[in-house]
Amino acid sequence: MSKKDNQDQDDAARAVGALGGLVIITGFIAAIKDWLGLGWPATVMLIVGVLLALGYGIWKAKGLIRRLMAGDTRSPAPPSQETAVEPAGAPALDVAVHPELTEALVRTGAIARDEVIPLHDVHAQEIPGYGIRYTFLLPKGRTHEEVSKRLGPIASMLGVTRLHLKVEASRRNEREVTIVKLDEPPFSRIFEPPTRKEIKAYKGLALGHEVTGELCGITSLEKTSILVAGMTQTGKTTLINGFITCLLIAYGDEYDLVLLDGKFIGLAPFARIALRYQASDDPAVLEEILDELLAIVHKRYEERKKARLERKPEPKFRPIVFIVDEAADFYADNGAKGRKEAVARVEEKSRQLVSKSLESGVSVIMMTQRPDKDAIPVNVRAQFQCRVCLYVDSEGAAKVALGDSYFTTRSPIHPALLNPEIQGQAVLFARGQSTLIRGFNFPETFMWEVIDETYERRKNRLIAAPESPRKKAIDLMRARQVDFMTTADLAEALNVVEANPIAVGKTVSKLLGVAPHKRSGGVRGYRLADLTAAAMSDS
Ligand SMILES: Nc1ncnc2c1ncn2[C@@H]1O[C@H](COP(=O)(O)OP(=O)(O)OP(=O)(O)O)[C@@H](O)[C@H]1O
Repeated sequence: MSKKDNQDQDDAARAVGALGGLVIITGFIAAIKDWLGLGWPATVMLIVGVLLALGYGIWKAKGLIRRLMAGDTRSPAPPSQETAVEPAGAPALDVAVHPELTEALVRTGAIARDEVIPLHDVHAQEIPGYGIRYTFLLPKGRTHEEVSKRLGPIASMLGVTRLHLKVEASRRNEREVTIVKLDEPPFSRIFEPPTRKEIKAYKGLALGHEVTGELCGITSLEKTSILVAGMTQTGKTTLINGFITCLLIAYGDEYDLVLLDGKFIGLAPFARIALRYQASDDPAVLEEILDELLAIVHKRYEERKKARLERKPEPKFRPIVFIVDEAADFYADNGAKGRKEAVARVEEKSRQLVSKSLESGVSVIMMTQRPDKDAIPVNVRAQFQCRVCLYVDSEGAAKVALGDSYFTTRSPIHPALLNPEIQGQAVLFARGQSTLIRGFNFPETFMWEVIDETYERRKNRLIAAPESPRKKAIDLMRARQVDFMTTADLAEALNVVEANPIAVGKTVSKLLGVAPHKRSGGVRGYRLADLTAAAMSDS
């Protein structure tokens, strides 16, 4: 028998079956009609009505049994305007629900279709001029993670963008979530830079404003290194200048700055108060500074070890902040002779410094406008625990800046969504948490004022400092009005008499407590700036 013959027989059997069913139903209705003595239309309507009522009764009974099994003995809430708006897809439970939140969470899968956000579990608070803050409880068994990882779709349900939303988890309860919904895109209005009082009152070191205007930053620089990335002209240098200004206001003389200005101008305002300031993009200069800092780290490590062995308290070290502007240039092999080897050396030494320095009070901040894979070697950038990413135009660049696994973290913010027209906007990613901030843009006069005050304070400490070879060298250079003296001249002035020039160099360097500087032409000596910076930070 062919396939077609089989098909024809199946169709015929189905038609006969349907006819049989129709005859039985008609017979059944006719029997009821005769029994009740009604006409045909009335009998059909009566049967349909009975079936609908039965369906409703079964659905009601099911809801009651489910509530009793869940241990919910609350009496149904009084009907309110809120219950009138049923979230799409959610069953009508006898509790007043928050329609907007319930619908957004159900539709995005943060809660199930038969779950709701009861109105009595929502606290909505107006933030004048900004938007609204909802603090609410998720249904039992749900956690804030369900909301955090769906912020994009939730924003879409609430009729805004991801950047309009800020989510906070509770420290008290897994089910408690706070969502701030902004009326306008973030940073549509300009925030005034913070005052000295506000900076000092902030618990930690402020990096910028949050979307609602509060200060935001890092808890402390101790054990923190920061990678700042963003495309050109997005506001990296301004953000870090603001950060240094806050550091000087909040901690005054408690920190030393070592600045390597790869952009030749970005960090220049702070040159006068830095322990060391250099404007260069030469890997050899970075290597020299890395050697100096690694020596300090090593020395401090030995001191800590000794204290441990002798069961003495952990020694306190004066913190050093090493900031490199436009770091990528130092790791670029431009094909020049010896460059490849120099780059390989600075790469390894940078990795060592960033990974080992924190315990010894040396923090590293690197900035780059080229967040591409090879710009800052992965084994160096992987060491930064705190990341700041300004506008970048791709996911790849965002991953370089914020880490490869950034988009699997809780509530990530895609930096490509930031408005590049609003400079200084950045995603601050620290301790697994993302916060949208905008760096401070202090007026130059304010920054200069803070720098000059710091300089005066340090100078006064220097004047009051006891006589030392370094102080003598500084006085001599100032008297002669020179900014550099050779090792040989200083040896004479300090009465260093040794037969061997290498031994002379070592003794002078030890007396001055500063590494010598090599001028073009290979002449070794000491710069007034390095000596004063070292004296200011010591005294
Ligand atoms: N928070 C801010 N508020 C207002 N303007 C800002 C802010 N941050 C930066 N700008 C402005 O944006 C411009 C670029 O800033 P900046 O030089 O800091 O960017 P950058 O990322 O370091 O640039 P590049 O990498 O090209 O050197 C400057 O004109 C600066 O005044």
